[in-house]
Amino acid sequence: MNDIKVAVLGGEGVGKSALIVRFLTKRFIGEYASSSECIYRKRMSVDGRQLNLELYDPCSQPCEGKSTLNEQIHWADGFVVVYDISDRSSFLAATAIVHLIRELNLGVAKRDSDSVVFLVGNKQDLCHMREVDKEEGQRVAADGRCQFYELSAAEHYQEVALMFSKMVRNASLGGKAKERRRRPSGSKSMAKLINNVFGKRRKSV
Ligand SMILES: Nc1nc2c(ncn2[C@@H]2O[C@H](COP(=O)(O)OP(=O)(O)OP(=O)(O)O)[C@@H](O)[C@H]2O)c(=O)[nH]1
Repeated sequence: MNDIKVAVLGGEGVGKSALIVRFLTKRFIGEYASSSECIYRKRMSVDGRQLNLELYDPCSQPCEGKSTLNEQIHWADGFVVVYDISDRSSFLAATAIVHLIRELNLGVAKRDSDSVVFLVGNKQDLCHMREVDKEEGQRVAADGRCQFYELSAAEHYQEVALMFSKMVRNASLGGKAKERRRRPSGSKSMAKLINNVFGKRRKSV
């Protein structure tokens, strides 16, 4: 399988775009403008194999042609489910998404599905405002058979890159051999990404 599709899911403002942009550009963009869901493409070499990575970044705002969570889950080979450690409601949302992924992927062999769902507690730099203990995240990850990470898109490039690289490797080994389904939305080029980064709309933190 040369095409790897990874969906980055989670509640509003948890840092999904920040994590993706950090991985793709090495930069932390504090305010990222995006008013529609999109797919970023990256060609990667993993264990000497060339892979085409597609990273899906949903949009939390209502927008035209918006795909449903079910469609996003059916589309992807791997999932990065993000919450903000300083926002308990985002943790509850992430927990519900993990459960839904598990429900919809019931038919997938356990060993294949174990390694392609990551639960990520983002904004670790805000630990002075922490509302979700690391142990709680670890517990939900263990229950949902996910790998667990706590990191900061703002401060940790290496950790973010390692996390995505590991996801791509696991998804490429998973052999899930899904029939290819309709994309949840249009794709976005690096040029569009750069445009979003520099033509940014102000968002409050
Ligand atoms: N302190 C801190 N802020 C972060 C971090 N990651 C993202 N943010 C901030 O959180 C806010 C939301 O980040 P986004 O990347 O837009 O989050 P999102 O999940 O893509 O947001 P929506 O698409 O609107 O749901 C922005 O103000 C970011 O600067 C982080 O690791 N630490």
